Amino acid sequence: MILKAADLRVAYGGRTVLDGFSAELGDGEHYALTGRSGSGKTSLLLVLAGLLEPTGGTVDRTLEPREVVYVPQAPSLVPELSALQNAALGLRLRGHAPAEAEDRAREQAHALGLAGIDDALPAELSGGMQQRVALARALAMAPRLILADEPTGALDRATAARTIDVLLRQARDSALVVATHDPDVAARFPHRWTVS
Ligand SMILES: Nc1ncnc2c1ncn2[C@@H]1O[C@H](COP(=O)(O)OP(=O)(O)OP(=O)(O)O)[C@@H](O)[C@H]1O
Repeated sequence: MILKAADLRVAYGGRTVLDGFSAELGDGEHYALTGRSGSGKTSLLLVLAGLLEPTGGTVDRTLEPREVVYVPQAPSLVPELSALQNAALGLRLRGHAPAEAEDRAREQAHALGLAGIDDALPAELSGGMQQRVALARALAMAPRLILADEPTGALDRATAARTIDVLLRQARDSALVVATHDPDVAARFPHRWTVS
C-alpha cells in the first residue's frame, strides 16, 4: 500500500464537489478514475498528489513527494524548449545530465508515437501531441506514482486507445491513476474508481 484515502471531502466555498471518497492504492496498481464532468476528478487527483488540502478526511502515504508525478490536463510545456527538451525537463530539474535525460525521454516519447518531432517547438505540435510530450516527461522520471488528468482528452479514439496501452505498458513499475470521462479509455484499466 502506497496511499490510503479515507472519507475525503473537498469543498470550494460552501460547495461540496467530492464527498466520502475512500480507497487504497498499491505499488504498481493501475486505476482509471471516472465520473461525469465536474464530479471532482481533478480535485481528487490534486489531493492524492498532496497538492491540495482536503476539506475533510485523510490521506496516508508511504511515498515521498519526489516519488509522485502529477500530469495536469492542460499540458505544461515550456514554449522555448523543443519537444524532446520538454520531455527531458523533469529529469533535468532533478539533476540528470542532458544526454541521459534526453535518452530516457526519447525512449518514452517514441514509444508514445512521437518519433520525428524531437526538435519541434510546442507551438508546432497539436494539443494531443503536447499531451503525449507531457506523458513522456512523467514516464521518463519512472516515479512510483503517476497521476494523470485526462491525458487523452485531445486525442481521437484510435490514438487515445493506443496511447493508453503504451502508458499502461511503460508504467508497469509505477502506480498509475488516470482521470477520464471516456468509457473506452477506462475499460482498458484493470481497476477503476468512480466519483459522482
Ligand atoms: N479552485 C476552485 N474554486 C472553486 N471551484 C472550483 C475550484 N476548482 C474546481 N472547482 C469546481 O469544482 C467542481 C469539480 O471540479 P473538478 O475539476 O475537480 O472536476 P472534474 O471531475 O475534474 O471535472 P472535468 O471532468 O470537467 O475536468 C467544478 O464544478 C469546478 O468548477
